[in-house]
Amino acid sequence: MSPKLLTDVYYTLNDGKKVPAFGLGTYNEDESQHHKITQAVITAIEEGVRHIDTAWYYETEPYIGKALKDVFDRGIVKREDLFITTKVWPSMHDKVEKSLDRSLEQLGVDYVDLFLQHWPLCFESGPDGYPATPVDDAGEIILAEKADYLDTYRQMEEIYHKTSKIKSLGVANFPVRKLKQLLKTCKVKPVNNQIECHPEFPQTELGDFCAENDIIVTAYSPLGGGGNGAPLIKNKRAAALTEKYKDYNINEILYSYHIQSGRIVIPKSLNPKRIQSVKKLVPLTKEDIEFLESGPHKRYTDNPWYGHVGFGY
Ligand SMILES: NC(=O)C1=CN([C@@H]2O[C@H](COP(=O)(O)OP(=O)(O)OC[C@H]3O[C@@H](n4cnc5c(N)ncnc54)[C@H](OP(=O)(O)O)[C@@H]3O)[C@@H](O)[C@H]2O)C=CC1
Ligand SMILES: O=C1O[C@H](CO)[C@@H](O)[C@@H]1O
Repeated sequence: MSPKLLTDVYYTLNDGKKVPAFGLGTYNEDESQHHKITQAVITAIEEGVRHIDTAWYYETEPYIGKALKDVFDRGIVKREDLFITTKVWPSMHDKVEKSLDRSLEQLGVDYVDLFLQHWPLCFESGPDGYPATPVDDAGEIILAEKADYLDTYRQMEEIYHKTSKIKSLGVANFPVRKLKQLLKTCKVKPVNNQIECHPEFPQTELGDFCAENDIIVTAYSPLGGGGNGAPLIKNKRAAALTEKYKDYNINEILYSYHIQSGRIVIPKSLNPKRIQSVKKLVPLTKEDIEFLESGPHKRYTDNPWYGHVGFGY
């Protein structure tokens, strides 16, 4: 029997919609590489990936839009076969529909499957949301002091109710305390919380809270982040499991770790050969997962606004 593929797995969200467990991330801080995203998305879709993750902030949506036009024109997939996620950035906290409309226009689609609040924060920026990360002379992020991050979600709910531009609503980078506040006030329960997660930062407490509340976790930066040199690729425990599971590569081990734990995972790759080589779902056991998580833990991604989120609650 041929092995199960990463792309075979789908979950049901708390609003009844289906989501593919394996997606392609598209954040790349090096703008000169953005043109490669078109081919990466085309290759991923040709290989059976049906979930694409992007954001207003990434500036990669036009390149994804080109790829979508190509695969639709060639009849590889139809719009309804894909699950597309985008996000509203804190500098667009009071212009949520404008943010979504730019995303839709650049992607060349009428709706997104999942619209996420990117951070539980509001930044003070210009009318078009730029600078996206406003900082003062000391390099400190400038928050919109009078704004409330819960209002951003309220605007998302309004668009969800009044238009057909969004299928499901969710959040990203929400710690337990912020989720609790949101769950008290929201009318539409988030289906998803997208967070940094990998064996060196398993986020067990936050994951348990999400599970208790029927909120699926998406693991971002599953290799610790491209900008950090994908440190998980050197993880000794994951390497040891490639000895046990000889027909599988380390990427497959590290992505199956999430899917076998009930999470969505959205690794980024701009390399078509790599995309083609990462296919199989590894039949990891509970013991393998505990083994992977048994090393020292650390968060890899860091941003000037992290201190304002209240991680750790
Ligand atoms: N909601 C949020 O705040 C955030 C969301 N995200 C989302 O998650 C996605 C994934 O996270 P991201 O931070 O991009 O990084 P990942 O942890 O997915 O790492 C991606 C990098 O790993 C490299 N890589 C993959 N396999 C190997 C290998 N075998 N050997 C060496 N290098 C390898 C890739 O290179 P190559 O291109 O050559 O394959 C790429 O540069 C993002 O693109 C974005 O969509 C990310 C951060 C924050
Ligand atoms: O999605 C995102 O990607 C970058 C890199 O970590 C981060 O700033 C943002 O939340």
